[in-house]
Amino acid sequence: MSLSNSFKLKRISKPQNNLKILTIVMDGVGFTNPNSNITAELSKNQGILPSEAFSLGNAVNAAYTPHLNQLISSSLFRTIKAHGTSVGLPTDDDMGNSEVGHNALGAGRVFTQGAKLVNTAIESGGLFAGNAWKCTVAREELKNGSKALHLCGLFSDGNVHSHIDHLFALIIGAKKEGIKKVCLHLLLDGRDVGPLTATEYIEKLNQFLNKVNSNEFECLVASGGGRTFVTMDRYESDWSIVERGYNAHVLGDARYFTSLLEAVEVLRSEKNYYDQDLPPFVLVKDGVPLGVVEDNDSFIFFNFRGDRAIEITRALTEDNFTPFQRKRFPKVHYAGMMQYDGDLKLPEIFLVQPPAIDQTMTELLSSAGVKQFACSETQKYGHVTYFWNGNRSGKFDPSLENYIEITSDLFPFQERPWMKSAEIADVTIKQMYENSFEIGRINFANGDMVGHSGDFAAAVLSVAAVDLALGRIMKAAKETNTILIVTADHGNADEMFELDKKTKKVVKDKNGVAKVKTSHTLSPVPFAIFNEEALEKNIKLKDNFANAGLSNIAATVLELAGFEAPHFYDPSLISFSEKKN
Ligand SMILES: O=C(O)[C@H](O)COP(=O)(O)O
Ligand SMILES: [Mn+2]
Ligand SMILES: [Mn+2]
Repeated sequence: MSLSNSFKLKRISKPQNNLKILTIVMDGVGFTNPNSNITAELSKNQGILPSEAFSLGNAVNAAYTPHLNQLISSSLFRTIKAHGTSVGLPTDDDMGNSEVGHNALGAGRVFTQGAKLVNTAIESGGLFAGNAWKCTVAREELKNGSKALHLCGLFSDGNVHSHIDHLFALIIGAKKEGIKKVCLHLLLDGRDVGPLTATEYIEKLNQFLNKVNSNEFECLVASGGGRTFVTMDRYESDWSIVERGYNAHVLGDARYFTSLLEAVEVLRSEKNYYDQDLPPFVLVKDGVPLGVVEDNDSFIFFNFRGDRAIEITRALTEDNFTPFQRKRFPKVHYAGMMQYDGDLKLPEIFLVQPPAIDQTMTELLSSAGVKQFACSETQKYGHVTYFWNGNRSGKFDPSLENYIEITSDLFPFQERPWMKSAEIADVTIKQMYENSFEIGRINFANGDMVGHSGDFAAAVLSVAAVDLALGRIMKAAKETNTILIVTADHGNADEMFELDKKTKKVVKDKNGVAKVKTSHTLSPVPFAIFNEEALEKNIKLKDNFANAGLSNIAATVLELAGFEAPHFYDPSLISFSEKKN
């Protein structure tokens, strides 16, 4: 990708010998107020899994984490905000997520994010006035009923990848346009919302469809499946996920049902699955699929977030496509809710302009000739590259940016909660000893990926595995002149059960069983600086900075490395003073 060259980083102190700054993102490891009752109760139980700790559901506090505890007890520890408006989401009721978190970390300031941009485009009517809408929806073949419009995406109000209100707005817009047939291909969530909530959204949808459907306009559900098993793969972890979705949505090739509710209820009961894991299905009438995709149909993928939208977009638009065999490849008029990759221009046609994230830390460092390092396992690899660099998959200067991906397991992560934490630590420590970078960032996926499974015991192990890796990197930091910034992009493992908003007690069902939570949390995240002794100056955390968030980290990294932080970045979290001899 090209450098915009509009701003030049300035070094204000000469580079210290082999000084390195490494940011460690413990994905999904939120940190609740140590003075809250929950944590106080749990702290009595550190290192064990008594029923009380279990019943409170905080896998971060219940895990044995001596290294994280060491950081927490330092004067260079605080918590920072990672959710809601502090990361560009519509309201403070929106939990944080990897996209907005890593965007803020990499860009040093907050951009209004997809969720809000789509809301605005719908409210202003801009979405329905643009060229993308015209060439995808306002088409004669759709108006005369010879072709159909397909809407595919994540079916919930999680507001991480999509929102059901956006889907409803598109359907109403299509009806107003005078088109005749809309087919829905719905990916059940249970990951950004409660694990068994699909039926609530189905009820909402049915009420909505009862109102909008008429003799002139038909909107129906054609296919679907659980989002982790169907369509929404990311970073090319497992193309078979996308293939299953393609076969169901496009070809009508998956198990048949006669209604969405029947599909969900039967599939749930057969495997005891949460919604996110349900197999693909196709809805039929008299044994015939209701909405296969044909040449010249229109197809909108209505997720605004890109990571899990890119592969299905490629499958539906790429002529020379090799990841799996498409038995039939209809030529459709395709649009994304947004453009998902600014470097690849994917897709070419999109309904809402994505946030214009520019002058990221990587770009500024590359134009200043600084060597950088990024590493994670497949599941989060794009987080420290694509999201970090403002939703761009390329590099600014390949000779300066060393990106290493460790291939993730394909097992359910709750069965391997250590994931690739040891391998990420191995690679990172090697780079530290080789002084191969000046500024680096890595991501440990465990707290998040295992947190999403809803398995408390596995989540406790996942956080302990991250702590083990952290301890090894802390030791290497001491020996390699590396300063660590340890943080997280949002919470997840810190609340494995649903908590009552007022009492903060675990919500239980009528049998006294705690209600599992698979989604992210609203918790703040840890922020710690380790090995500040490597610096020639003293540092301390700024006082009176209650509202600090993830976007304040980039300026902190740059200042630690001896640069003047750009005036347009959010301020750093630290102040410097001379060392006394
Ligand atoms: O895509 C996912 O796995 C979840 O919707 C959000 O998790 P992430 O923001 O941590 O990737
Ligand atoms: Mn994350
Ligand atoms: Mn997550």
